[in-house]
Amino acid sequence: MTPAARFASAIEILDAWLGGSSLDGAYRHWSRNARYAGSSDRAAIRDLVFDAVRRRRSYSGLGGTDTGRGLMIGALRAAGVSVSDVFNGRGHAPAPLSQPELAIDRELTRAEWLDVPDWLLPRFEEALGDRAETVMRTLRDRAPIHLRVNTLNIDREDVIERLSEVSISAEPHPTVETAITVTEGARRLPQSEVIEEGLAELQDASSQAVIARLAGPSDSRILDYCAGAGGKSLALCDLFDAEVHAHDIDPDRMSDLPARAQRAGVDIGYRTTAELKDEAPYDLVLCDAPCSGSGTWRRDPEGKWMLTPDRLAGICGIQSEILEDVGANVRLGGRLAYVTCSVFKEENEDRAAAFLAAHERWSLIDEHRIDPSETGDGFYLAVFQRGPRTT
Ligand SMILES: C[S@@+](CC[C@H](N)C(=O)[O-])C[C@H]1O[C@@H](n2cnc3c(N)ncnc32)[C@H](O)[C@@H]1O
Repeated sequence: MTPAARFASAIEILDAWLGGSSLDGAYRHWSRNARYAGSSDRAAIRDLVFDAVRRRRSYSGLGGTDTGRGLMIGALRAAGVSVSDVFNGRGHAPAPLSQPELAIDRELTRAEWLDVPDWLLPRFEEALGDRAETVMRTLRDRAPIHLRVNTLNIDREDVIERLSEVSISAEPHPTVETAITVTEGARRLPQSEVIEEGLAELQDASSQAVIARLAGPSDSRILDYCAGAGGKSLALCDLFDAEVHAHDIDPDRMSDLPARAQRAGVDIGYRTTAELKDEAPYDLVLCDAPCSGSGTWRRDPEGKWMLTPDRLAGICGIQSEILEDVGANVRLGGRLAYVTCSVFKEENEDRAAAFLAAHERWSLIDEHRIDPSETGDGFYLAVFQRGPRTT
């Protein structure tokens, strides 16, 4: 495909997304019908589309309309590339610019330049203060790709060596001991088989950092209360010499976990909500709560545009309910680790404060934020200890 034809395909996918399809659904639909597209075309088109969704406001502002065409015109203008070289109507290229499109020239607002909805700008600022702008800019870019080394089975350097055999460049993460940053060739990961062999898992470095921060006291029984796909359950098995149980209100979400645990050579116990009554109490309960996902919007860029004030309030309500229920599973003196991958204060510090205000026998013993950055996603961690408050 010519570069211009790739832009035409990106426009088609973006229009399907703007028309109500999910982003992945819109891409897959196009992909199924695009037999002419080779693997490098597909990768380039996917990049154009995801980049445009991350930068939807600035691109639509520069391009004049919130349409696939407007977004792609904006993308070219933002990159300082001549739009008429690409939009020239030749072959499969998009049609040339109209007079109104040529005339677009207006000042963008701060929220448009930072690619966030207006109502979220003050939320970022309230939560992050003078770091807010850096974080919003970070969320306009592609996320780094990390692996977690299963240190029970292999050393980090050996995984990097295995990756290099299939021309994947990777390096040790600068701060997280179990993490590897894939710097080139991530699309060849399936060829390396390090994942199939249980030597490594795809997992963001900040996710790994959260689990590493919990390691320390000798916990012999751990519950991953919101286990989902189970990435954190597996990391717990790697870092703790403990019996690990996984639970999720929707057990189907854990359906791939037994195979992944087997590959990694670890044992995880799967528990339903009803079974927890007999299993509790645990030394440590991890509560990786459902959240807006704002710390991971580089990977899931449509989330940024789908969140509404009502949805955010609903998510905070669910977080409070889960915190209300989960504490009963922690032994006296044990720890409850509340985690979100959101940057917003109402999902994080406000939830922790509300929990403490309502539960006088719990103390906050650690609180930690990781901002989204080039080294990983955004996370919040609050660790509560059950027992008489000491302060
Ligand atoms: C952020 S995801 C967990 C991600 C997972 N820990 C991981 O590392 O891949 C949140 C999970 O909480 C689950 N959940 C929602 N409400 C819940 C509840 N009341 N009790 C337990 N799990 C719940 C959801 O089904 C979802 O899988």
